Amino acid sequence: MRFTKMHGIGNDFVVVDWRDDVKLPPAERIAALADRHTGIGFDQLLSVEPARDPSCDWYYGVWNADGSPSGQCGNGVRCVAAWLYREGVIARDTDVRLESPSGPVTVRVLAADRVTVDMGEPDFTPSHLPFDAPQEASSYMLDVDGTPVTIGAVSMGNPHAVLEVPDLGDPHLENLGPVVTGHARFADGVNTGFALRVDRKTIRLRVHERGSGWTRACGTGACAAAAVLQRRGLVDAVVDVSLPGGTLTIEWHGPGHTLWMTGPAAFVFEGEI
Ligand SMILES: N[C@H](CCC[C@H](N)C(=O)O)C(=O)O
Repeated sequence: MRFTKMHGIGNDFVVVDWRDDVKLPPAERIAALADRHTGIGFDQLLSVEPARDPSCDWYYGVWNADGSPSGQCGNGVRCVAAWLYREGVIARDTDVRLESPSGPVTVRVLAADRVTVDMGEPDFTPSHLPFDAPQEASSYMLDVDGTPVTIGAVSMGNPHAVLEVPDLGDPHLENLGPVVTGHARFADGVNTGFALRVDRKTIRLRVHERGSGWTRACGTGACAAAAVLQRRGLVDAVVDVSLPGGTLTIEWHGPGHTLWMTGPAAFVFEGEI
């Protein structure tokens, strides 16, 4: 199987070309390929496939390092767009509709290594994550081993919990991340973001990802953190989200508007396995 190793600010991917023939391996095979010692190593596997939705040009599939599927991948879709541009099948500065497992997004290649994406509208409806909550709210109390923690909850096509913290270096987060990710109120699990609001234009973020663990960056996590804090009126419509691997710019003008995410996409190497 030929593949392209890529990353979006340190969130790393293997991109496979299944335009002619979709060859989805079993989950355990994906997990074996994700292993950073005995496999290729990646946070997510991304496939490029023919679109199922006739309004879209291409489809991309998303699988985590444990082999589980995901509905969306923000850093990943920028890499898929850059991959398609390098293949010569999409043009720069042109809106292209790509189909993700959770529905269409629109990408625009700004440069060979920089892409902006309309990620759709953040969805705060708890049942759409799914998240067990009686009604939609700007924050929820989650019981974590007897300790109440405050979260925001939003879907970007995949589920996100966002916790505001005063210190991203707090050692307690190492345990809190996986506990929230596996919390029973998120029936399908959740991606857990820890956000530190620097000012109205800047958020620092770390994400413990469902199915992949702590990553250097999470594109949908950046979208989720910006959306939760904007909904609370705590940050501006345009914010820079600084993650361990780099920075993304998120633009969202509130309910009724879609959210745009802009950032880099990098090629690392080509390979065959
Ligand atoms: N790293 C991806 C998110 C993967 C989400 C996956 N962990 C899930 O199960 O939803 C991103 O840049 O958005």
